[in-house]
Amino acid sequence: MSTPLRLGIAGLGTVGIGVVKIVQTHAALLARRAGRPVEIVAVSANSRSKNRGADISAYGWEDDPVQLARREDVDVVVELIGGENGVAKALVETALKSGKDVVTANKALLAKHGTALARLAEEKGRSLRFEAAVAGGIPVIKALTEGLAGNQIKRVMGVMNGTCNYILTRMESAGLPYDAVFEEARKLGYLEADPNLDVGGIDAGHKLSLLSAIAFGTEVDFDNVVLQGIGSVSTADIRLARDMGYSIKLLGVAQMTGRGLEQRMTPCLVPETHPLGQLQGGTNMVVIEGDMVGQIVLRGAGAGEGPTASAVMGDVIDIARGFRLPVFGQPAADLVAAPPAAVSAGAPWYLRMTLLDKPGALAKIATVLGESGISIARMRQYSHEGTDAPVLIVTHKASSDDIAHALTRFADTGVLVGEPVALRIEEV
Ligand SMILES: NC(=O)C1=CN([C@@H]2O[C@H](COP(=O)(O)OP(=O)(O)OC[C@H]3O[C@@H](n4cnc5c(N)ncnc54)[C@H](OP(=O)(O)O)[C@@H]3O)[C@@H](O)[C@H]2O)C=CC1
Ligand SMILES: N[C@@H](CCO)C(=O)O
Repeated sequence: MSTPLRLGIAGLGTVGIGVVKIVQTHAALLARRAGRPVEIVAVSANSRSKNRGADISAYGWEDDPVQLARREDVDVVVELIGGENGVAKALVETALKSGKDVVTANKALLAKHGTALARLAEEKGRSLRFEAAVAGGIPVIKALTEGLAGNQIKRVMGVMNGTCNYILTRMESAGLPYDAVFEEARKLGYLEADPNLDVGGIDAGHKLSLLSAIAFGTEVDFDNVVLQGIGSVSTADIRLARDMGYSIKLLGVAQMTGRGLEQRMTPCLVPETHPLGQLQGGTNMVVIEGDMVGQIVLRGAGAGEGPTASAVMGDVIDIARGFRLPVFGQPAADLVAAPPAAVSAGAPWYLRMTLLDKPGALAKIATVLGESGISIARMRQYSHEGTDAPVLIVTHKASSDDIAHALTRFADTGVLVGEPVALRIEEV
């Protein structure tokens, strides 16, 4: 009988219990695929007595999860507690320093400390695997580090927060305002303990920063991800964007440009006919563009017990097979600190505004756009009653700076009612 791979699991919540269930229900299949048995020897969580819907009585118990890293009988520490610092960080560091391999789903930890932890893992000759940290069940880390390793990656895009996609698509299908759907999402248990991690774009930004590091061979740089949440997206914009042939998504985009590394997680319009535009509910989608392969679209469950545990087990099996690769697909010592792109690449923009319905109002707006170097591609003024006219403009490609400049100057025209809305249209 070959030597079992022995796991110590820290965290028995949604993902941790999912991993326990896979190890228990698929024991024979895992042993066949890994070439050796995969066993759990010890676990840790806050409460030992909590009923978790799985029998953990056969496993050792540690009140302090960091002790898992010190146990002689643990080969791999599976960190499923979460959090960018605190016990999760202490556990991962201790495990690597103690010569254990680590599998984690913790995108917050890696977004903050990924480069340093990768260096530590590689110095110690250990694996640090994190498939579950990005887009849950979608094997996107494997796709980038292995299947697409022969490509120069041009761009990585995606919808990487299921909660935000649920909120945006539900606002569209039910015509409900953001606040009402946010409450629905809260009742359904979709939101993180700190909802701003979801709706503020932070969770998805963490994920994007990890994909960027692999795609472009750069240090993990979450601090330079441009973040804008979905709280300001209105049902009116969702409806009007659809009228122009687009869907609004919280879209992550990472690309290396002549001006530096561009990373943004912001509400964007995408064509409703593209798979990104058609993505409904809590599903995730990652789109990767390589110079040789063209565009690859990966779609699937980005969260939940089964899908996330599935990704964790993919990493565990690789370790059991003795398959090792650098944490971010190339040696951590070679990752470069890329300067952040100060201005994002040019794109068409969706501009929605309300104008006073009087002669010359639209001309003033058109003049400001022209003087800001922005060309109009399409324009629509909706029929209305009263003195306020709703106007939609789709521009040709413009830089974010030019758009910001035009928005400032709109205020001086004296014809604008309220604040205009400007959303980037991502060319996909
Ligand atoms: N849920 C999901 O769908 C996804 C989660 N992830 C990531 O996976 C990780 C785990 O998430 P999830 O399972 O949802 O989290 P949960 O909140 O469901 O579970 C967290 C677990 O950690 C335990 N825990 C918390 N603090 C400590 C501590 N100080 N010492 C020991 N145990 C502790 C908790 O114990 P107790 O149960 O006793 O309270 C609980 O079992 C996170 O990094 C998350 O971002 C990634 C992708 C998807
Ligand atoms: N809160 C995340 C799940 C964990 O990554 C989401 O809604 O996609």
